[in-house]
Amino acid sequence: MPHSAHSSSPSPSQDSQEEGFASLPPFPSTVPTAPLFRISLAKLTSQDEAEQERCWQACRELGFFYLDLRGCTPGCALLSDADALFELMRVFYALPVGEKVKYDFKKEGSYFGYKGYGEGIVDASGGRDRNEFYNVSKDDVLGVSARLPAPACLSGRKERALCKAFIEESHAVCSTVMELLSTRLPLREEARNQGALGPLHRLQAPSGDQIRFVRAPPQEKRSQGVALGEHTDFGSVTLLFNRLGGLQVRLPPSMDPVAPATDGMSETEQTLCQDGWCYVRPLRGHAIVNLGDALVKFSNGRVRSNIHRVVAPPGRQGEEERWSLVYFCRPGDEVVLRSLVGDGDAAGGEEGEDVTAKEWILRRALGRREVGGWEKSGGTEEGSMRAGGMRG
Ligand SMILES: O=C(O)CCC(=O)C(=O)O
Ligand SMILES: [Fe+2]
Repeated sequence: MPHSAHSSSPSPSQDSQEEGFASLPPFPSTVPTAPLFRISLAKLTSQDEAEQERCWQACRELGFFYLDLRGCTPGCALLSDADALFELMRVFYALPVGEKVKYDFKKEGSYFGYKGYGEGIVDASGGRDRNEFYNVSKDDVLGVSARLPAPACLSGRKERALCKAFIEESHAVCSTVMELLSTRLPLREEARNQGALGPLHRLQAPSGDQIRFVRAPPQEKRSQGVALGEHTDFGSVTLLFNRLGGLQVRLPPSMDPVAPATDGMSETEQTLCQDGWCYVRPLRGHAIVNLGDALVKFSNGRVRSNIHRVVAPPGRQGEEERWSLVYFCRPGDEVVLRSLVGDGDAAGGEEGEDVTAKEWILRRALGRREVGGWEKSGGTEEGSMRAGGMRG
């Protein structure tokens, strides 16, 4: 059954509780969008079997879905802390660049802290990104590692408590998804006896888990393009909070986008929607969840880590500054990225390569910040398009 037949494709008239964010122009009805399943966290945590099945299907077929966080206490707490972090991120980004660059730790070999505008490489020809990042380390906030230098606006007790709550709530949601995957994957007995995916992602174990604040200023109309280059995420589960469009996924050939309700796509948007690319419509009350390369490795290609990128938001949204908030859940630093299922180690990684999560993340994250680093920082992008995540 095609993916889109299952998902109630979000359209503007469907639910005023879900469409649009205060004071921002609406997401336009003129562009093709991704047919993402909407999965309810409340149903998942109450072990609703039909919901679990849909979530498993979404993980295999596209590796992207909406997670409705409404209707349960942990989900509502996460939504409210995400809102508070949007406010905090504004305070941080208002700092002068000279202050923000003090927290760029690339030279120390760390991917936490600040990445300035244009400091990342978005394609093989060395094109520059069009956004700023700030990465907050889970280990720093939870006291698992030493504290990194941070600006005063992020260092107060209240702000750190907010980050801590957001990390714990996000990690719990990611764990719910991984518990489901643990029950569905044909794991080797040894892996199952050791507790499956959960113990590889312990909150208290040193890891590359992080919060990311993203800011992308409006782009020049004439040169609107890619703000964050196409990539797969290199961790296990990513939670994304988007208010403006701009996130795009590249659908596998077997999947069709939801067609626009009305005409009027700009030329730039048409160009940005070639080759299977389409937009992800942000929905209020929902996070966008996607799976990363580590889960492709653990599952030997049975779930999908799909290519995505960020371009200028469509329609009138392109005139606004784009903010987004991300939580990356990653395996513990010492975890070796290899298949946990019964059929060897063939897909989703270079054969014979025993790499730990920490080595893999450093290679990928810092590679994207060097000229000429694009190819060597590659993940499972090729594989994810090729295998289609459909290996049974
Ligand atoms: O900003 C977004 O919507 C997506 C960001 C993203 O894909 C990433 O930071 O890995
Ligand atoms: Fe990403």
